[in-house]
Amino acid sequence: MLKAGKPLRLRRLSLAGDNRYLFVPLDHSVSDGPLVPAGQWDDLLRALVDGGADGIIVHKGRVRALAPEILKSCALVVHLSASTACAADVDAKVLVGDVEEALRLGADAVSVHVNIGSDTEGQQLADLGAVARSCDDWGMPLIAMIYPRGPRIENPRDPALLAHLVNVAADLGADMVKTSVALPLDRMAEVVAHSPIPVLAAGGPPDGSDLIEYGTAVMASGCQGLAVGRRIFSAPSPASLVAGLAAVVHGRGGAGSTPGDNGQATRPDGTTNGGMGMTHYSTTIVAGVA
Ligand SMILES: O=C(CO)COP(=O)(O)O
Repeated sequence: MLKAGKPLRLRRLSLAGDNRYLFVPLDHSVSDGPLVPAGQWDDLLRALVDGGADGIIVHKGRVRALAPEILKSCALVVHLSASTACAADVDAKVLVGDVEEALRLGADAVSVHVNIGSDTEGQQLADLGAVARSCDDWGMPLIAMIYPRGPRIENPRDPALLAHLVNVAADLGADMVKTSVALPLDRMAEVVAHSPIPVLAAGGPPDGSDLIEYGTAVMASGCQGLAVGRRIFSAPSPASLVAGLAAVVHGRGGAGSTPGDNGQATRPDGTTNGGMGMTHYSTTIVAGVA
């Protein structure tokens, strides 16, 4: 009976119901430091939701600070892994929560981070397997964030290596996988072709270039979504950027499809946000271990 929960929750992760996803990870507050001053979280969230993000990804404690009315049309993913930039080994992710806690918090999905090639890869794989088991017990979708990171990785953009990683995620029970993009970008199609589960591209363009053009190329490679944090929450107008990316992800536009510079965005239900202005969210995070 409970297992019916998984397809229901999976459906909620894609606002348009097209099995495509624009997630905004906000877990950097654990890994790297504050995204924005505490008093600006509501405004940031409102911008992401009004822009049309399908979901946000946060740690469990942060959920208590989120206003339910702001999150009304945006899925909640609770991230269960952590490490900080201060650690001796920043790639050593540990579990800091479990599926039952996430359920109590109202999560639509959970995510677990695994760094393949790190010194603690074995423990992280064990954690992913255990969380996958619990997710199946509770009908909770599982997103694996799996990256090639650590002393044994020569080329973290190698398509063959990334194809291996997405299979690790699928074989250990994840419902979708978020990983780095292959380079050159057109070789991401090889990674997607080898994945039995939806692939989401993690982060913005590796060379810092135009986000909308990058998103268009990533979606053209067959990825089913994007998970972009820093480039969105540190942008002058996150709502505008999210709206442009949402159009790309959900096939309503492409490069150059960004809305006007007032940030006006069309929500999945056809209403608009009325424009979010040019709110600037100051952040100190430009690179990190999220
Ligand atoms: O997937 C991500 C963090 O979980 C990506 O974050 P950034 O876009 O900030 O690199």
